[in-house]
Amino acid sequence: MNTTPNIHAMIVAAGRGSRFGASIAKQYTMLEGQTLLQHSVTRLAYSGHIDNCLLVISADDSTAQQLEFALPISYAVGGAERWQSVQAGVEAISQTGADDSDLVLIHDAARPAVPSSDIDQVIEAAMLEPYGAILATPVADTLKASYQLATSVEESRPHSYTKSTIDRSNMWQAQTPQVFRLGQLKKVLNHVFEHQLSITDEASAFEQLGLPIRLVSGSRQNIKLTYPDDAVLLTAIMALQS
Ligand SMILES: Nc1ccn([C@@H]2O[C@H](COP(=O)(O)OP(=O)(O)OP(=O)(O)O)[C@@H](O)[C@H]2O)c(=O)n1
Ligand SMILES: C[C@](O)(CO)[C@H](O)COP(=O)(O)O
Repeated sequence: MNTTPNIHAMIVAAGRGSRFGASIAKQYTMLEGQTLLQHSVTRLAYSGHIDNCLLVISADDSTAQQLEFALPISYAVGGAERWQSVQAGVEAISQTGADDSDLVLIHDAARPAVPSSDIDQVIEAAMLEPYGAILATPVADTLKASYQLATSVEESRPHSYTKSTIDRSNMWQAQTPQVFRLGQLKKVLNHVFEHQLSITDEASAFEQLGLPIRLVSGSRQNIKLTYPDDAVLLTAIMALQS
């Protein structure tokens, strides 16, 4: 196993931010004077292992190339689903002549508060793994499975009710960066494509094939801007970190 591989960093920033509901894509929300995307690149720049970054943006993105970033940047065009954007990034990295044993780091533009020490930890863990490693945080709240009950005619939507409590002792919330061996990542993404699977992170593609991905416990400050009220928490975290 190559424990001193080249590392190819990509930030996926081709989403629309529909759950956030802003008029502009959420990765261009301003916090502490910069966009989330710029902050995410800067966090990668603080890592001792990364010296350039591929940004995967939407085909109609006219913003990214107007911005200044803390690393040398290259671009690829993303897809309709997040995994397709990752696949576009992987193809762009492969075209640079990267080796299958190199590491590919995938980070969400929507996670600008990731501590650079966490980035270094997940990279250094992946260097010791045949497939990869991801940042994650152990579930801290009680987890409930639910069911829905139709309500009276007057009420428009059914209510949800608790069905059961899920043992959280081995439950984690996945974060990014997620770091994988390039050749292995290409294989599992092809599997996703051939079987028309629906995945929300690349680690789940490895799980589908029973391939081990190491979990690296990360900071709970590494939240993803998803819903409007995440902005309050993220703003406080970024102010605390500055
Ligand atoms: N087709 C997609 C979808 C998502 N992403 C990126 O993946 C990250 C995490 O995805 P998510 O939080 O779901 O972002 P959106 O897809 O933009 O949000 P929503 O699902 O609310 O539309 C984001 O940085 C987003 O830009 C991407 O590059 N390509
Ligand atoms: C990759 C990820 O951030 C790990 O939690 C998450 O799966 C992204 O999911 P989303 O639905 O695309 O936000």
